[in-house]
Amino acid sequence: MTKPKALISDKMDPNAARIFEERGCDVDVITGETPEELKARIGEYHGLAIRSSTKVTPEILDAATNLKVIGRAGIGVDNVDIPYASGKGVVVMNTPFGNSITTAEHAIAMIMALARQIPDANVRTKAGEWPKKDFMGVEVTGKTLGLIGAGNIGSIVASRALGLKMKVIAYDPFLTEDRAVELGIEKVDLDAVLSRADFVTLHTPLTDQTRNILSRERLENAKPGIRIVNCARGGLIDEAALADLLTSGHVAGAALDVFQTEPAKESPLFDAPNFICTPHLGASTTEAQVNVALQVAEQMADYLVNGGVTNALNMPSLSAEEAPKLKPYMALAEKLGSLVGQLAHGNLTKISIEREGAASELNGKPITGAVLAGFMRRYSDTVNMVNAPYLAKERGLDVSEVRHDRDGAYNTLIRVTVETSAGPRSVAGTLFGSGAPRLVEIFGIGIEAELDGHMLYVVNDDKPGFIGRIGTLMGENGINIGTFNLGRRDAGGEAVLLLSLDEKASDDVIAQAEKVEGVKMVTALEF
Ligand SMILES: NC(=O)c1ccc[n+]([C@@H]2O[C@H](COP(=O)([O-])OP(=O)(O)OC[C@H]3O[C@@H](n4cnc5c(N)ncnc54)[C@H](O)[C@@H]3O)[C@@H](O)[C@H]2O)c1
Ligand SMILES: O=C(O)CC[C@@H](O)C(=O)O
Repeated sequence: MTKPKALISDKMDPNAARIFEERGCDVDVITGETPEELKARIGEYHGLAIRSSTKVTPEILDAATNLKVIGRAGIGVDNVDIPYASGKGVVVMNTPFGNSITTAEHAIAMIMALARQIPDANVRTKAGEWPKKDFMGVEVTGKTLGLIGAGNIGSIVASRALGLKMKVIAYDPFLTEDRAVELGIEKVDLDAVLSRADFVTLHTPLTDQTRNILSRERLENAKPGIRIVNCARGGLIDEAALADLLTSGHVAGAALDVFQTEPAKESPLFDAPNFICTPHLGASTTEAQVNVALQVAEQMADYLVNGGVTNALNMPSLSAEEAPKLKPYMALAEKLGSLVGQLAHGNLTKISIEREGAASELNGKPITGAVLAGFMRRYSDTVNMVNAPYLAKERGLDVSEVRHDRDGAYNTLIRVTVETSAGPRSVAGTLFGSGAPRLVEIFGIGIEAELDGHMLYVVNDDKPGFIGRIGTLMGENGINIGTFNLGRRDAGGEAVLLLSLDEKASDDVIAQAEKVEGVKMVTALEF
């Protein structure tokens, strides 16, 4: 088997390349390329490891014909077009915790730098001014810190600020009262943060809800003398308004690590008083960079080599331990999804995936992803487990998952049902001891068959002589039958036949089969 190949396209700790190699991947480290250069090269790679410089645009993704995974050594993935990557079936991962402490510490450093105006005092002291009278600071002890966003980084900032004897209040719509109590902070609304806090720090991602969250209006209505720190994302604050309010003195100080446009080479803020900034250094410590480099390479190699999925933003997680256990189930699930997709006709708007016995104990998300991948193949050749749920949603398919505790006839069972205009149609399968997937039921009829290669599905009347007639027809057309699987609803009633063929049956052979006495329907299947 050829080794998966990864490209590290942004400056990253060398441990990342080492881990890729140790875990069985080839790796190239090529940083600083233009988008055109990256576009020309990306087709060779299965994995792309990035920080914030590489912009993974639709153009890059269209050229990335072999790409399976993008790994962000860090948290923010605003430089990756995730919906487009999902549509292309590419997993996008980040490393959500590796640089959190470091970034929280940077926010605390910014608070202290603002409180005592350290950067300006440093510059002017070095210039020989000794400007002692110009730098009257404030204590942070007893002051109120208002967090906007209390996730990983916000919570760490809260714990450090409590250690500095600040009172901490937070606005985060997803923060529960219990978690707030656990953190020792007070959950409040955004207006309360802005009217009560002496210092405000931002720790949210940039989304449609958070963009410009500190708008001109909110800044103008904030407590006079407020100091603001942003080590999260540019775009959260109206920078022109902030510059005006620093100049008027309404905002007493602001410290930004991130800007709306980066690299920020010019900004109205650069000339504003009491403004300090750093060039997106929040994650820049040796410790954090080693953490995120190791973690991203481990996660990506795990996916490329073992199929394990950790910290993916567009796919459910699947541990390296679970991956081998789930592999045969996913093969079964994909075949059942594919079978039902090939057999059920019309506008299918509902699919349900039931798991019974041993299958009910497993992580259901990857199984559902695999069913959908098989099922959605009726609409797209490029569908896989990553993009199938997105395609399904796009098409308005209602997907339900059911886990049964009951014991059934099989040790383990997956059943897939679609709602058709003629009512529900379901197929079910199990795993044999060796892990081999087997169909055990098709549209209410018990049958045992391997779903593999070229197959023919025939619905017929259960009458003597039928099997011989079909066998003769295949023989006359020079088609070798691999397996012959039969099932019937009741003796003499409706029966089904699943043939595996050594070659694909042509339209002509299918037309001949449809004319065989007793045949009600014939469909060619491919697995
Ligand atoms: N400066 C840097 O170098 C650097 C380094 C690491 C992370 N970051 C950035 O810091 C930010 C926070 O990272 P994190 O790891 O704490 O993320 P997180 O996902 O753990 O926390 C984000 C928090 O924001 C909250 N949130 C979402 N929408 C909100 C809204 N409308 N109003 C208020 N709160 C809202 C969420 O509920 C969540 O608790 C991210 O934008 C990340 O990209 C920057
Ligand atoms: O890689 C960096 O230096 C910045 C990372 C940071 O913005 C993040 O979101 O993790």
